[in-house]
Amino acid sequence: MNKQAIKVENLVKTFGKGDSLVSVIKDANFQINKGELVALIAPSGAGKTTLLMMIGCVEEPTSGTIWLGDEKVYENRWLTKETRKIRREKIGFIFQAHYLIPFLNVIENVTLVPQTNGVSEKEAYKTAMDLLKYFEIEDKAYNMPSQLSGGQNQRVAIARALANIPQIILADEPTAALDSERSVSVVKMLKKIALDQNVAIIMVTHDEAMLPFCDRILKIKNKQVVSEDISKYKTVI
Ligand SMILES: Nc1ncnc2c1ncn2[C@@H]1O[C@H](COP(=O)(O)OP(=O)(O)OP(=O)(O)O)[C@@H](O)[C@H]1O
Repeated sequence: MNKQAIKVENLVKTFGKGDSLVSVIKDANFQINKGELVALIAPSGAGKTTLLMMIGCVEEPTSGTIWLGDEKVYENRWLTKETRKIRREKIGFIFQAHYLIPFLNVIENVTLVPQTNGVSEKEAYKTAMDLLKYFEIEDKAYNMPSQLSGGQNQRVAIARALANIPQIILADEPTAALDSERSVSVVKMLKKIALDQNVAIIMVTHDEAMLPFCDRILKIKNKQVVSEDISKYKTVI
């Protein structure tokens, strides 16, 4: 079985034109395999979210090639009109804020997208309950997000990202709103998910304390994506 979850070749992204042209990514080349938790680091404004959103088929690149699993989805243009379908089927998103729908309870939030994708209510609820058990928040299934702590809501948001059984999870600063103990618990959870479910996870983070828990670090430097030596961070665990 092919282990490749994400492959990017000669990826370029610029915004604007002429005098207002902003070059963000010049020539990115990397691969991420199933089961890997990869940190993406760089200073503010270097292009982390832009890179994540290109992989997530949200932001259109300027040129280059992107594979998601075995499927080439972009080669100087989207290779399908249905980028939304690719996103729905292959990718789970986790953001800094949990973005749960405040007027739906926890299990309704987790089952919403699978049901939109045609999964039966019964099956969606069973998968959601299994995920809530996995994250040890099944007792909150019928509570509203406002009745949960920040860390509990982030676990619900991760359960929601997994409810579709994605091949890839794109997490944009998922621990930024959490204290250090809860952050470590979330990042350890992401590592366990990557291994248990053979999912590739890219996690944007500004927090060096999260890096030792990752398998690899990618860094945006001079508009290129380069590997950062993880061993110097491993010693601080
Ligand atoms: N729609 C847009 N139009 C023009 N420029 C944009 C647009 N979106 C992002 N940019 C620019 O692209 C660059 C990268 O932005 P991006 O949000 O990807 O950075 P980041 O590394 O995620 O930053 P941060 O850590 O602050 O969230 C910035 O210079 C930003 O101003």
